[in-house]
Amino acid sequence: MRTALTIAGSDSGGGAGIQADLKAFAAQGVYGMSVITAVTAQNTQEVRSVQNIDPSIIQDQIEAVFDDIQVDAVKIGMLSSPETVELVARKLQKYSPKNIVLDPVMVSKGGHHLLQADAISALMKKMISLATIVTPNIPEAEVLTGSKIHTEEDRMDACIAIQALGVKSVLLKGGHLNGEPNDLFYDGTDFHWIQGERIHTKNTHGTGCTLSSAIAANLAKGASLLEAIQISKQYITTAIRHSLDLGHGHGPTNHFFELYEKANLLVNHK
Ligand SMILES: Nc1ncnc2c1ncn2[C@@H]1O[C@H](COP(=O)(O)OP(=O)(O)OP(=O)(O)O)[C@@H](O)[C@H]1O
Ligand SMILES: Cc1ncc(CO)c(N)n1
Repeated sequence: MRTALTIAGSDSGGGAGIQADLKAFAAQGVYGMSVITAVTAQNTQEVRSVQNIDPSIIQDQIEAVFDDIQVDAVKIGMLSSPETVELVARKLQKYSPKNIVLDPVMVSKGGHHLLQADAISALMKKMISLATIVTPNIPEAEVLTGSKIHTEEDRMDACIAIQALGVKSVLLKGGHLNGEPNDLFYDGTDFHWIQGERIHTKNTHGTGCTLSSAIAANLAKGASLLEAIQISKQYITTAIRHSLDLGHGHGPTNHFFELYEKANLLVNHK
């Protein structure tokens, strides 16, 4: 059995963070494990409060997993504080897992900061260079590069600038731009456009978490980076198409659409 570990924050509403990651791992047929960095009181509408987990317990969680269980891929999400960024970076250097997918989570859909401003430079200096792939959305890429992104050329320039921070490859997600949600993959040499199809639904809570976890799961299963991205892009598109009308805000994606189809529970968004 292949395994994946998520190092991320908990979302009480179940749509993003650790909860989305574990569902995505399970749906991809990979055994999921978790290290919780922060607990958010969150639903489909808002993040109400956040409590960071004490670094000593984050350290214990990481060591408990790596000292005992083979980890085929790591996905990193919400890191919250500079102390947590530095600790996780130190531990990843020590255990050096083969595949590290870094989703540089910064701000929730409702505008709540999930990474403190003083943690951004630690993320750029200590964490990014350890990753196999970093998966920023457009606003995150703008923070990482210090430049606004409008055109396709801007997107290519952003990938090159982020890769120059020391990461092997970059997936710049296009969900926040108008038009089709095409993502841009830069493998350090070549660019690949990963074509998307916009689904018209408000239920997009946790799309970034789901995509990065699916990539980690497929790397754990032995796929190449490009294959893992292509499989995961199809998966997130279908998960958004069959997303769930739960709560009053941005509902969650549907990780288990195949099971739901068998049970006649599928909802279709166009
Ligand atoms: N309405 C949509 N229809 C189809 N695909 C979408 C849609 N919105 C986003 N995507 C795709 O979902 C994936 C996640 O992208 P997005 O840019 O939304 O990430 P994100 O902002 O990090 O997500 P979040 O912070 O909500 O978890 C990308 O592949 C993007 O192209
Ligand atoms: C815990 C957590 N991680 C990531 C995101 C970004 O979607 C979120 N809203 N909550």
